[in-house]
Order: sequence, then C-alpha cells, then structure tokens
Amino acid sequence: MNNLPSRVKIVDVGPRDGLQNEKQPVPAAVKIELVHRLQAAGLKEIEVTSYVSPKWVPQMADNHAVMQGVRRQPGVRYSVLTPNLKGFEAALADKPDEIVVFGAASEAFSQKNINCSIAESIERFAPVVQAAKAAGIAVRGAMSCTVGCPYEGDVPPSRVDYLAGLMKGIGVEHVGVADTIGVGTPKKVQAAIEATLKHFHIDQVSGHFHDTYGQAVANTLAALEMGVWHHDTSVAGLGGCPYAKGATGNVATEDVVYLLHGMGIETGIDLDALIDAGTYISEQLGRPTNSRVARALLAKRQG
Ligand SMILES: CC(C)(COP(=O)([O-])OP(=O)([O-])OC[C@H]1O[C@@H](n2cnc3c(N)ncnc32)[C@H](O)[C@@H]1OP(=O)([O-])[O-])[C@@H](O)C(=O)NCCC(=O)NCCSC(=O)C[C@@](C)(O)CC(=O)[O-]
Repeated sequence: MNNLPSRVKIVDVGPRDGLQNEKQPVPAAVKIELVHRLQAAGLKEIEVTSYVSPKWVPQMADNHAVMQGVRRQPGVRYSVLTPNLKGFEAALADKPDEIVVFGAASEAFSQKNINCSIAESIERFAPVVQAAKAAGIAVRGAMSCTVGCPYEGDVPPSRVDYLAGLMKGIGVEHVGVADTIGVGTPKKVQAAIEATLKHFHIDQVSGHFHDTYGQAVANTLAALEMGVWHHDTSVAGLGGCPYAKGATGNVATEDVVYLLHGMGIETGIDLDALIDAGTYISEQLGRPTNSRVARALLAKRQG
C-alpha cells in the first residue's frame, strides 16, 4: 500500500445523487437541512443538486430553492450537475462553485440517461465547460458506467480511455470514475482508473463507487492504493440513478470515513456529527441508514 494518500477529500453527493431517485417528494427544506448538517460535520465539498429536465428527474426540480436556501460556509465548495447550456444558465444564477458535466463510457447508458450519444454529449458539454471557465467556475466531469452498464454489460477500459480523452479535449479539469451500477471489483476499477490516468493526473481523478454488490469499500481501497485521493460518497449510503434500475446508493460516507480514519488518513470530518446527519435524512425518508458503520456505532451509543 505504498501509494496511500495522507489525506482524502470527500465530496458528499447525498443531496444530489442520493436523493435524485427518491420516489416520495423530499421537501427543499429537508435537502437544505441535510446540506447544513453535512457542512457542520466538516464536509468541504457537497454536491447539492442538478439542473436537469424536471420531466426526467422530478426530485431535482427544486434546484433553485435548494441552492438559494443553503447558508454557505466559507471554505465549502457547492457543486451542481449541468448537462447542457440551458442547465448551466439556470445554475449560474445560483452561483455554484463547481459544475459537473456527466457523460458515460457506454453508448446505451448515454442515450438512456441524457438522450444523446457519447459524441453528441461532448458537443453539448463543450460550450458549458467554456462558459463555466469564463465565469470562474470549476468544472468536473462524471464518467458513468466505467466498469459495467445496465444495458450493455461489461464495459472495457478502452471505452473509459476514449471518454476520458474526450473530456480532457474539451477542457474538463477533473473526472470521476463512476461504477454506476456497483458491479465493479478492485481490479476492474483499477483498470478503469488506469485508463483515465492516460489523460488526467492522479490529483484530477475521483472515485465514485456504488455499493450494489457490496464492493464499494473494497473498490475505494483499491483506488486509494493507486493514490486516488478524491472520493464521492453519499451520507447514509443514499442513492441510485433513475436510469440504472436496481443499482443502489453510493458507498456510505460514514463507511469511507471510518476506513480512512482507521488507516490514519485525514478527512477533516467528524464521524459522530456525520452519523447524526445520516440519521436525520434516514428518519426523514422513513427507513434505516445503509451505512454499516452508522448502524454499528448507533447500536453502541444505545448501549
Ligand atoms: C439532458 C436532458 C435535459 C436532455 O433531454 P432532451 O429531451 O434530449 O432535451 P431537449 O433539449 O430536447 O429538451 C427537452 C425538454 O427538456 C427541457 N430541458 C432541456 N434541458 C434542460 C435542463 N438542463 N433543465 C431543465 N429543462 C431542460 C427543454 O426545455 C424541453 O422542455 P419542453 O419544451 O419539453 O417543456 C435530459 O435527458 C435530462 O434531464 N436527463 C436527466 C439526466 C439525469 O439527471 N440523470 C441522473 C444524473 S447522472 C448520474 O446520476 C450518474 C452520476 C453522475 O452520479 C455518476 C454515476 O454514478 O454514474
């Protein structure tokens, strides 16, 4: 484990990735409170919402209310998803610190998720990236289905190489390697990261692992071993993508923080406060947390 980083930056994607697929409406006030609790727990990067079609993803239709309602803390970066210029222009009014364009390594997922081919998606993202840079807003690219696709099955690293190259070509500054449906295992995830590293420096790459097959903590460790020190995680393990049926949430932030602190790696996050944030949103959704660490530590608290 020679390459293990000494600190890790976590982006909690719970308010966006975590809640986008909830069938029951989650009030904007609850999303705002979740963001407040995450920042109080020490999260310095929070993915708040997305500016996508409300017909496609109704749960994110309150993007403006949520962004306007957040009491911003200095030193915290608030990011939002923008698939096209229309989304970017709407987001601009709410002053995000970072925008995320999101493509896929599989053609079928690109079509289902954003209604266009990979090549067309890059054409749509290019002016968004340019406009964001002109406005002084950071740009991240999310790469879905880098190991497996719900429609095409296994996705080879060559597809990741192709997408990462396209992202780099339009000026994306940082990319997330996403296992959207949580089928990856450490070697496959490492191969996807390896393909990404042909185009991006290790400091510009994040891991984004869903936990459908219970592999997400192992995959996080596999990425850490390669030196990846940015990780997207979701409080209480919330989440799932509307266009990836059956896929469960991201790896729980609590589980990754426990892993990291246990290995002496700094995160700046207070695990107890984070567990309280996870308990809050789980209670609001009326179901138990998906975080194994939160469940264990809550049971311990209750004696
Ligand atoms: C991308 C589009 C908009 C293309 O959708 P489209 O239908 O191809 O777009 P269009 O340009 O033809 O417009 C159709 C309608 O959508 C409207 N529209 C067009 N753009 C916007 C916008 N930005 N915001 C609001 N409205 C918009 C537009 O105004 C029009 O409205 P109408 O005239 O019918 O009333 C659509 O496919 C969409 O919204 N998809 C949702 C994608 C999504 O949010 N997926 C989940 C997030 S990705 C994810 O979770 C994966 C990730 C990132 O976490 C990593 C991982 O784990 O893999």
